Amino acid sequence: MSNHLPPNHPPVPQQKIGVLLLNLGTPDGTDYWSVRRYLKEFLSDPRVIETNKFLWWPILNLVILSFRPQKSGHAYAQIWDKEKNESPLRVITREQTENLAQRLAGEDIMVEFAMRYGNPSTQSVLEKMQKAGCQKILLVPLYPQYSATTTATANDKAFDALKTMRWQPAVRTAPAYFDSPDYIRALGDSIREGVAKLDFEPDLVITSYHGMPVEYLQKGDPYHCQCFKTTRLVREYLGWDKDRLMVTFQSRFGPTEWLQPYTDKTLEALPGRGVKKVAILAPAFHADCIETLEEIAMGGKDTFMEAGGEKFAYIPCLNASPGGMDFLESMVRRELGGWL
Ligand SMILES: C=CC1=C(C)c2cc3[nH]c(cc4nc(cc5[nH]c(cc1n2)c(C)c5CCC(=O)O)C(CCC(=O)O)=C4C)c(C)c3C=C
Ligand SMILES: [Fe+2]
Ligand SMILES: [Fe+2]
Repeated sequence: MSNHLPPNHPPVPQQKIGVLLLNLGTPDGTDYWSVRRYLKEFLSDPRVIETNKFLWWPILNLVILSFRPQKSGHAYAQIWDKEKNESPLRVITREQTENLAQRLAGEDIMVEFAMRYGNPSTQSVLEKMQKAGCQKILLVPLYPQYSATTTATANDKAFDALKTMRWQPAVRTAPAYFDSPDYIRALGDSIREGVAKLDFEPDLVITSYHGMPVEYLQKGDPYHCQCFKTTRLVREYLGWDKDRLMVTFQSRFGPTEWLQPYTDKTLEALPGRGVKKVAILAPAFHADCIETLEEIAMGGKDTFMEAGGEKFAYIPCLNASPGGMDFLESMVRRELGGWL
């Protein structure tokens, strides 16, 4: 194309396909201002907090942002990757991106990641990809179960960026993969291997999903049903009895009712019912983060042991494990069908 360009013609990059992995986001540091900046952006998103904005503004700015950044900053400090000086969520999302890029090398595909809140921002990465010649981009929200609070807002943010572009790439969005057989296989294998590595036989394995207000389910968010379906399919894949795998919901925020049963209340009650050895995993997360490493692996363990539990183990998310990456590669190749 370039040998026909008239003088002063802007450069035209070589055409490529782009794959953009989208995750939630995380603070840049554990200090008050870094966490505050992140929480402010996150909790100002009307897809996440549906409370009337005039009521929510003083609650967020005068109450939550005065206290929560310090509390959350302390929690982030306990799980921070000190070597890379970065939050685990970003370290792992980058590893997934680099691993996927290697797997797709030779196909002229640019693989990047971006965050809905914080850095690298969705706008900046999409601009970089567009300038590099990506005229077809697959958006991959890294949430197995669809929710308006995660998947939809990640896509919204990407569409906001596209609105600002003169030469807008064609985009596709990858669907949620809660019931995809290759995802169920990767998750089931990670549970089987995670349990086999333990020095005890768990009485119960808990699949603890991130919670959300019950009101969002009542308004039509399919997340609740998709969580239950993931657990049912994985139990069928493993060939386990119904009472060996349980669903709970974690990370409750604010005073309203959230999806139940709550993970913390369940962990508190189980030893009293004779369930003293548990393994737990968090299938709503494709990468480990504060909600899994601090809230469940640390806080959940304390809750369970203090209530009389004897053995507790946390099984990590798929992260950049070979099984997790095999799934991600096959899903991306499938969603790129017709473009490659
Ligand atoms: C306030 C309401 C929240 C809803 C609804 C919600 C849904 C939701 N979130 C995830 C995944 C993640 N959440 C993470 C952190 C996090 N979540 C909330 C609140 C809601 N989430 C807060 C306030 C925070 C910040 C941490 C804190 O202060 O406690 C993260 C981890 C980010 C990290 O930096 O490690 C993820 C991932 C899902 C899947 C979900 C949907 C149902
Ligand atoms: Fe969350
Ligand atoms: Fe449901």
